[in-house]
Amino acid sequence: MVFQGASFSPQDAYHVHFESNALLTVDHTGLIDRLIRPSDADYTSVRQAAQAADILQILPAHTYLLPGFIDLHVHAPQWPQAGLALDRPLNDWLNTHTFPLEARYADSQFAHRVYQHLIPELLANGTTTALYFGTIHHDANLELARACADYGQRGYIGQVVMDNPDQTPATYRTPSATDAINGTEKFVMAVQALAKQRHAAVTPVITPRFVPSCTPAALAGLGQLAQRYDLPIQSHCSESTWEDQYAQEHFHRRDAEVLDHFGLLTSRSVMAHGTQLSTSDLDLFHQRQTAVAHCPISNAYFGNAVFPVNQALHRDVKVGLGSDLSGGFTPSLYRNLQQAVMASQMRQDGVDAAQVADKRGVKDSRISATTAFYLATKGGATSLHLQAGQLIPSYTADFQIVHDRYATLMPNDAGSIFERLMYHTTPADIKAVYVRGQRVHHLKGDHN
Ligand SMILES: Nc1nc2[nH]cnc2c(=O)[nH]1
Repeated sequence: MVFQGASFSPQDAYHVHFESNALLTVDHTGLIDRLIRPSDADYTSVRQAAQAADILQILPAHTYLLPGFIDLHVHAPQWPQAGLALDRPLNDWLNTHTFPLEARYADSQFAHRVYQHLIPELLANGTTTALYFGTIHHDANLELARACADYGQRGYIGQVVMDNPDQTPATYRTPSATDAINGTEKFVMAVQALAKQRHAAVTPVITPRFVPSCTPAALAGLGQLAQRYDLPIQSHCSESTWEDQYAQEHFHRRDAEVLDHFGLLTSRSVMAHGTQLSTSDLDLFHQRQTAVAHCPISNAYFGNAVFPVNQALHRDVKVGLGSDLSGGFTPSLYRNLQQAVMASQMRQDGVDAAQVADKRGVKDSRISATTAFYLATKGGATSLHLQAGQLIPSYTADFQIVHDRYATLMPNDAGSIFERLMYHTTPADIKAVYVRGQRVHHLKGDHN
């Protein structure tokens, strides 16, 4: 396949690259082969050959090729309650709404129905890769992995461990630490077998829910499993002051230090939220090469604070973007990147919790749409060690083709188009989505 048209691709956290009419060639393995500019000697011949072979796709006017988005934090089973009960504090929301909903995934037919609905919805929003929390149930989690395989999304999938009887209801609890470790190992094997069988981009992830819901034995065992199988790890870290207090009261350490103590902060770990991370925590994340999944919409509800994106990036901490369905109400990373920019500006002007006393803001907190775009693409890819998130040779051909709905009314320099796409794109503007060079979504009724 050869794509011809305009594109935007992140260079780093502060620069985006624009091409006005390049050819992007994709090889038979689904990797980007070449990016050929009109000034290159073989531009015309490659274009003609692609046209003759009927593999040239010319982007229509006012549409743009972007890397697919990478959502670093999705609670797949919470999809049926997206947008509900967000006026409750985290602990109350978990116990009253979320755990009872997640308990229903003991029924794998229910899981099938939800996951077959969620995955196409995420693809329609431009999300080509997602890092998922499942539930405690093996069969339901396999339904999630199968749904990723069915629809062609790249999925990282974790069987949730929550075995602490003090913090979990009897109706929704991993029975014991031994069960947590054996069950996780069994799930790892099953997902790896599915990946082989279906040639699917699905990867198992070690998933202690968060420190309060796990016993020390489970945390230790999961750290060892991750090391033995060289697996990615995900959890929540310092999402709220309540979570931080829990770590101090029970372990006499900071939340990040507890996770580190059990071998859960590695270069393959992605920790959600981090709104309360201290500078020493950020330095620990940097040392361990652990990533943060920034979930700005959810943080407005449950973190009650703003994660300091610039401060983390300046300390060389890996950061990507997460929707945190359903702590965040929307499957769209566009809406999350908008919120990332908005929240960063609130922090600049002094509503950050740590600064309220003297009403001073935090200098250099403001981020731009360029940085937010980086988080949703290259930042997420770096966090997962994926060659994705940029339109450059040897990277995976995970794309979205988006339409600029206001092109005829507003300025049309590259910078303006880029910002407009970031702020105004909805699923109705996402014409097509590709993973590994295969089309996995196209807008119904759209003939382009
Ligand atoms: N936002 C959020 N935080 C959590 N902490 C532990 N579980 C959860 C969850 O499901 N959502």
